[in-house]
Amino acid sequence: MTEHSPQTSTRRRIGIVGARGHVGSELIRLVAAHPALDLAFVSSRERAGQRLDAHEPGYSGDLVYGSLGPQDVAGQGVDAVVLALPNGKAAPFVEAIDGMAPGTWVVDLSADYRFDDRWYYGLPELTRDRRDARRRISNPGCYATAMQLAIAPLRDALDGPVQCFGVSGYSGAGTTPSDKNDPDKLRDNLMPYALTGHVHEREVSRQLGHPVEFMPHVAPHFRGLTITANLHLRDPIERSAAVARYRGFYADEPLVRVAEDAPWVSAIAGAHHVEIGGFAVSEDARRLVVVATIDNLLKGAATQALQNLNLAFGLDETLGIPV
Ligand SMILES: NC(=O)C1=CN([C@@H]2O[C@H](COP(=O)(O)OP(=O)(O)OC[C@H]3O[C@@H](n4cnc5c(N)ncnc54)[C@H](OP(=O)(O)O)[C@@H]3O)[C@@H](O)[C@H]2O)C=CC1
Ligand SMILES: CC(=O)N[C@@H](CCC(=O)OP(=O)(O)O)C(=O)O
Repeated sequence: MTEHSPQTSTRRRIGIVGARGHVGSELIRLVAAHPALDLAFVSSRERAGQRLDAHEPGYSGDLVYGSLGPQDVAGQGVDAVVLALPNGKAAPFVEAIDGMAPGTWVVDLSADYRFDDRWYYGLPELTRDRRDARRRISNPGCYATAMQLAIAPLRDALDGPVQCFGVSGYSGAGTTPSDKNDPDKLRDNLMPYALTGHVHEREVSRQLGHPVEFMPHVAPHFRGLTITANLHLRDPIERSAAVARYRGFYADEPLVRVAEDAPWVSAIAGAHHVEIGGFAVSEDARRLVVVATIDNLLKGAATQALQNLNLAFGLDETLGIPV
């Protein structure tokens, strides 16, 4: 892509709220290196007044973090606002933007609008065909992205609920101190939590229109998560047919890779794609186990937000994403 190509000739201005957080930080790096996007503002209460380049080596401009409230954010005149705030904090920002700048695109990283049909649910590989005039984009959860991509190719062949065992690095728990991001409590440990009713269980079940039972855990590593999905099938399937089905389903998807072997979570940190593999078949061939790994901060959050921004602006979906 050259500097003067039609795609990049109109530069778009992006503001990020929650810019100190794990996801905000990843998105800053991606936007800073993007050929058609400019960072217009970054907001963090804790870092207000500090230069962005002091915290983000990938950024070389003069931006300084601000502490912007909802009205300030809505008044910035940007093309898109990305909300990278903890769950439950988006509404005042969305209300201010709806009132003052309704034409501004909003990408919300939290779970706050994932069950709201006024918002487009942006998991491009599965939902890009459902895009329409809505300028409100709800970015899927990290585990929820991996689970949906691991199940979707066999969605129509399922018999009964799917069980998913998940293990995440502790960056998934954000920066607000809790047991789930406490290195002492996590040392040599695997911490189960929300073993029924996790928001991503509801999110995936709703999106796939099929019950999914999800059992999450958090582990001592920083980033990357793995899902082991147990799929009960109506009809027997051969391993080679299962692999072929997944390969066909994702043949044109640069951010989904299908492999024969079960992927390891240690290999996905820093990568922008989801890796799906394993394909173990039971003796009666009516149970298939697949494993999916994803970097929770990238394809599980920031990379997916960038796919959604690219689509919103009519750019190539993977522009600015190293694939
Ligand atoms: N971590 C992950 O793997 C994933 C996270 N997500 C979602 O993305 C969002 C961000 O996650 P993550 O980066 O991990 O979170 P962090 O806890 O790392 O960062 C949250 C950011 O929001 C700011 N913030 C917190 N409360 C408020 C508030 N009331 N008003 C304004 N700013 C506030 C924080 O503080 P300050 O203002 O001081 O900078 C910080 O900048 C969450 O909704 C999370 O669920 C989605 C997928 C994966
Ligand atoms: C390890 C850990 O705690 N992970 C987070 C998931 C992060 C994420 O995707 O969260 P949202 O759905 O809130 O956006 C959790 O289970 O809540």
